[in-house]
Amino acid sequence: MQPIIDIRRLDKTYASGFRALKSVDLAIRRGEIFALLGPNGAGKTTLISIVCGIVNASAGTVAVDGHDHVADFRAARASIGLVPQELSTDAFETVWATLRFSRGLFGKPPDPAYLERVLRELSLWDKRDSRILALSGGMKRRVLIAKALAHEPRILFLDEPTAGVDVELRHDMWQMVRRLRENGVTIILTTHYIEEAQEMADRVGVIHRGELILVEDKATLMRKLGKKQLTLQLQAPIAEIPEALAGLPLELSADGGTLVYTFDARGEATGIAALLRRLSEHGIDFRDLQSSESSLEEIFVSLVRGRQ
Ligand SMILES: Nc1ncnc2c1ncn2[C@@H]1O[C@H](COP(=O)(O)OP(=O)(O)OP(=O)(O)O)[C@@H](O)[C@H]1O
Repeated sequence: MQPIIDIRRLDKTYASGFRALKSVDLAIRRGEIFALLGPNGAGKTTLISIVCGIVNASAGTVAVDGHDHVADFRAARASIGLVPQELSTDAFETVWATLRFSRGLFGKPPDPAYLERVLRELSLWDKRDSRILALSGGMKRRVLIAKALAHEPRILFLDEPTAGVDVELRHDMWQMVRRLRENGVTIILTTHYIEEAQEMADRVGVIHRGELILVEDKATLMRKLGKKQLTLQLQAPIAEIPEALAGLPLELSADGGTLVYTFDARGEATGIAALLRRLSEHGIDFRDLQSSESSLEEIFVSLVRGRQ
């Protein structure tokens, strides 16, 4: 199937001479939730801004639902809703007027029933006649989303959707994003919160210093790069790991009471059976054991660190 967004060899050098994107290739699949991860200044906002026509690319092409984002700008842009990081305009307008205006900008005929649905979904219906400046920070965020959805886009970009919002609003937003996806909207979000990507995304892209260093299904990524750990609470503390076991990926806690064995989650053989056998041969018994898996956060940190 044709990707809904097809980015080829996209390059951006700002007037300052800074090269913010380096030949980025990325195909976004129809209907997916794609999380773009990257440290501060990695190029996430630059990438989104180019796709949305706010910033000009230095080289490369972007097709949005088959429309070139420069030659066929209006059609490309009409498919996109953008939720920016900050609310910049319309503070004196009411919520309702803002939505109607946004919809009109894209040449869509008025549809009060649709706008009402959007506002109700975002728990903003009661606030429809309030001026935006009179709303709380969380409500302003919801208005940004409502505004981005006013023209019924098929693609929604969320730039750091939950930066600085409370836990409740964050979970509301996640729920809303899932509902949008169920309705066939493709969602691309940038985030610093790896928890968010882990919770929401179907696929994850990692951008670092303007380069897309990885794009992968979340599940595959976690399987490929995830490490597992087996923690053994020993019956009796030991002073050190026996010489004969020194070659194994084992770590002993400072108090000598816990052994941690790290193994590759993708490996066919974990080596656990052999480990337990050898421990027993050396008279090391344990009273309890737990296993844990590395989070996307650990995977991300190790990926980016490997590139420094
Ligand atoms: N108008 C500009 N002129 C010059 N350099 C810029 C401009 N806009 C962004 N940059 C630089 O490009 C790089 C990427 O910025 P960008 O905003 O895309 O990063 P980001 O990944 O969105 O970061 P953050 O997570 O902090 O929002 C940064 O080094 C930034 O300083």
